[in-house]
Amino acid sequence: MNRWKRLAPSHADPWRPWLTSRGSLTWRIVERSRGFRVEKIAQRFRIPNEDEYFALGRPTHKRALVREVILHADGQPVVLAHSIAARRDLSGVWRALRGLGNRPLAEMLFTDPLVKRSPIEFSRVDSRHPLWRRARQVFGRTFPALWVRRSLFRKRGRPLMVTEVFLPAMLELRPWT
Ligand SMILES: C=C(O[C@@H]1C=C(C(=O)O)C=C[C@H]1O)C(=O)O
Repeated sequence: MNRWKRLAPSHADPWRPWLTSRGSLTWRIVERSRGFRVEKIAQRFRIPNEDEYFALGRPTHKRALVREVILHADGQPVVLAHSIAARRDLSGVWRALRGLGNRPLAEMLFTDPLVKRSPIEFSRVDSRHPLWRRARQVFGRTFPALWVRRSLFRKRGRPLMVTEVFLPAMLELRPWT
């Protein structure tokens, strides 16, 4: 399984501004594109990926709510996002997840002063990682190694883990000036 690091790519790398932006990725993409859209492709209870349940502090056999969306910009998919939360929190602090649908998770996370974000971790994934394989399945195509980032959002101590797979078309968006 790929390793997660706190170290982002070098300053020269074109992915760096996107990967390291601490604010809402949604709002960043909206600022640099036209026709932004969130497409929810799954929201169901699943056993988390091997490198998730530990970070979420959960036992391996417990299913968690897995929300997967595609962020589209300028008519292209630019992010495959994969978020997980414990079932018990869906009637608690993360209950707004249940009816979120195609609205961006950012609405719940970046407008609530009670939500705190952990430092972002980075990795580059290939066919050995389940999220790279999920991208191949969703888009019906293969990919080079993809940059992925993840962080934990906590509200009253309860975690919601958000992982974002950055797709090649992201580099076609208006670059950072
Ligand atoms: C956390 C954010 O929300 C985005 C939207 C998501 C969703 O709607 O499921 C998931 C991850 C992000 O790409 C963000 O905008 O930074």
